[in-house]
Amino acid sequence: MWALRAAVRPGAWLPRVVRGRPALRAAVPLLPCPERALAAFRPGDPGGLEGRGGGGRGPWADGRRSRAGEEEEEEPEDADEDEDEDEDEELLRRDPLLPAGAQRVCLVHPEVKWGPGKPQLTRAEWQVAEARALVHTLDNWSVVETMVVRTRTPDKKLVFGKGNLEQLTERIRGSPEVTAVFLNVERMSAPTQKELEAAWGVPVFDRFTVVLHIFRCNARTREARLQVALAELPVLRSSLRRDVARLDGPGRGSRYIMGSGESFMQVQQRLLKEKEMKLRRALERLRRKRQLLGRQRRRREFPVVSLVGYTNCGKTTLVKALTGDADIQPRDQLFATLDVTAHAGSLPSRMTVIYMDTIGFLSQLPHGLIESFSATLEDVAHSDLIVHVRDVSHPETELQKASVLSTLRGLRLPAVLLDSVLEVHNKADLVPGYSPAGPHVAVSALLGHGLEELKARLEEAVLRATGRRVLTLRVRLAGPQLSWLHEEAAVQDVHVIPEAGAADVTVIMSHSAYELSDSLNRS
Ligand SMILES: Nc1nc2c(ncn2[C@@H]2O[C@H](COP(=O)(O)OP(=O)(O)OP(=O)(O)O)[C@@H](O)[C@H]2O)c(=O)[nH]1
Ligand SMILES: [Mg+2]
Repeated sequence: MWALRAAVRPGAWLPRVVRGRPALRAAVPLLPCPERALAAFRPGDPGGLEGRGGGGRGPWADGRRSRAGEEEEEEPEDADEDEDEDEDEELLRRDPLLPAGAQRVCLVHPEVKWGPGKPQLTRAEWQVAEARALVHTLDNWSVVETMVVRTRTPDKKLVFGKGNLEQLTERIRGSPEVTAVFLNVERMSAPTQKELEAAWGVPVFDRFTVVLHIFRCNARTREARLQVALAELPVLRSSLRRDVARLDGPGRGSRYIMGSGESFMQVQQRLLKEKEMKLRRALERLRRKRQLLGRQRRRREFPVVSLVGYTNCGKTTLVKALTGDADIQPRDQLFATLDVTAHAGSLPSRMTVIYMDTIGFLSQLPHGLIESFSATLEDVAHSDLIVHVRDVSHPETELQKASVLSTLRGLRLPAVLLDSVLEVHNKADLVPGYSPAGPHVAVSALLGHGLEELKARLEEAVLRATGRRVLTLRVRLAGPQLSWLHEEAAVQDVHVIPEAGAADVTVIMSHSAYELSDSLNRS
């Protein structure tokens, strides 16, 4: 929250024009993921899979959690799987994306004032605040300058018109404390990056690269890491084009690798294509496994409730509050959760449900990333109920809501699931006297306020969505009903009444079991 609410300094302007394009100020080493994130990748490091809300293959007992779909079966790790993992490790070896060490960033936001490029939904202030939050998510990175610069030509090679670009260049060059520029566009082409870096003398990054780096650091499971690697391919393709342009130089023509008949560019492109195929195959293998296990889970009939929402709205904190899982550790960070994880909890009737904690949404999340992670979000499509968690203390909570709803619509979820979304207004403790308009539930996941009402609403919604009923039936102890109920329904409670030779049995029953019991009673 701290970062998203950061004040936005108004755009700054410069009077003079600077000419000439000296080289980058200094060669910059590239940034590995922070130690704490890397720890999660080390094989055999139990801490790696435990912390921060999931990714773990922890025991599936109380307070249990597990990678989505992997909760029921303890599968033996066979030799094929070991081989797959070795191949995956090979695929996951890659260069850092961002410079290492502390960076003082100049945030440049192109504000599109008119024309088709103008964003429909968001305001420049919010976009800038969000970009700042992204920068602050990186260890030791800070924003030292913010410039909102108008442009009518955001799609042109140099993004800004001549005059504004010259003013920007002068401002950046005149600020020796600036070590990098974050250009707040979704994606910058290789030639644009090359020219801007030459003009400004510091490395320049776009939103895609920054988000990707955060994803890389936070991806814990094999699937999430493979998905990030797949999303990274456009970056590799761009840097390949840049490297080849540098190698070839004007008029030098393509270089052919000895005797192969392929140019350097063609060889590299082929290798990238092969890498893409391997990544897709590896993901497909994991997906098939997840689908299989998902089917097993559905057969066992635990209702599944998926929590979705804007990044940092409190999804993981709410899962922790609903399940009492002490091992979940939410963090004040964008994209802290990258894996869909499953956690068991119980509702007032003692019905067990599985809560799915999911990856947060962001407005203008780069396309490649959504695509790469859409397989993970399949779990959401297979849930019985979607809970939309909102941070009602956020100044742009309405825009966040619109952004989440539009992403959900893009996931092509079943209409019945979309129509029954339960909206939960979280962080109500930060808005004194908050009371939600409409049928929504207000909670503070952090302080545990409003959870009883939420659980009651969840139960109602789950029962409706799954056609289940909670019933208390009196059965004779001598008869076959009690064992029939144990077979056909989820028995929650048995209260024996010895003097009547009977028991009051509370059960959760599916619609079909109820119909069957009814017809048995009548016959
Ligand atoms: N004051 C207050 N803070 C909260 C509440 N719920 C969550 N937070 C804080 O908000 C921050 C983000 O919480 P998370 O649960 O990690 O949010 P998330 O939606 O899972 O975030 P991502 O996984 O990054 O998308 C943490 O610092 C939480 O302590 C709440 O009800 N009140
Ligand atoms: Mg989370």
